[in-house]
Amino acid sequence: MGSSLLNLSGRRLLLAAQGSLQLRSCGTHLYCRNRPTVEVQTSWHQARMQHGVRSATNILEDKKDEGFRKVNSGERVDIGAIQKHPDSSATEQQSTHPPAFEVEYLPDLPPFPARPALHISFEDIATYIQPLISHHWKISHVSPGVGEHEILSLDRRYNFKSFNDVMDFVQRVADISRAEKHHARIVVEYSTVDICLHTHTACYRRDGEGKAEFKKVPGLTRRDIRFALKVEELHEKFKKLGRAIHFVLPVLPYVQRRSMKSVLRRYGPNQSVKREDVCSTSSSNETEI
Ligand SMILES: C[C@H](O)[C@H](O)[C@H]1CNC2=NC(N)=NC(=O)C2=N1
Repeated sequence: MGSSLLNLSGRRLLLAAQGSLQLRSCGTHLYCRNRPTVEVQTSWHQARMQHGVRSATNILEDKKDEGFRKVNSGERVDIGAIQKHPDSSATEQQSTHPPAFEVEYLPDLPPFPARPALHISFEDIATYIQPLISHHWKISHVSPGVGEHEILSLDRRYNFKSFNDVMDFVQRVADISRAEKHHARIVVEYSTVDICLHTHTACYRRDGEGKAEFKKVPGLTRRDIRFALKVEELHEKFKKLGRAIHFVLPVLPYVQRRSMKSVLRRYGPNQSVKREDVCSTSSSNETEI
């Protein structure tokens, strides 16, 4: 990834396009209003198990990269919008981790994409992916591939009070699948659910000799974004009912930064798809749950 992707103008574009970005600082941690963060200090081993991160070395290597660092350090964020968390002193003393950040509001659902669904654009990263990453979604690799053939996924782990809560949640995720005609990889354990999203039938549009040609390459599309946003909404309902547990792992900032780095490398300006190619809508089969 060229550093130009994350230079000032690139970062400004990301943040500006994301109108709703509002960060609040609690010293080394940022939290969002109306959404208090419960910090659970786990071991590196536990954190790696929970996030599926391969090695601590990989995470630490990411310190060298940009990703969210500019945002976290406040260089690109309106300082006036950042306030100290009242309990920050205790947290600051304990934590040696750089700050995570949470965007307060998630964007509205994008329109239902026409088929074939096209890969996300650079603007989609600012509008949807970055807020989702700030809400604990991460970017993983289905396949390392090369260039266009690198297959990314959008993943999140949810924690619940009991197995019954997990199964009720999964049932509602299945309802989302029916409504969206889109299917996530769902991994269930006793009190956790992993949701992993990518579009098997994602396409690139190429305008060759007067007519559009579509090249099928699995990857991230607005179908995945819609699905993730709907699952977030569902999770909010479970949280309000006291059925879900909100964990924030100490490694979250590294995971966020690495996710941003991965998605920018794959879908940054050099890879971008024209806006009109990703905005086509279909009025059919759009069912809200
Ligand atoms: C015809 C049907 O809608 C398609 O096969 C859908 C079904 N669910 C899907 N789910 C996912 N994750 N990716 C797809 O490409 C996909 N395609």
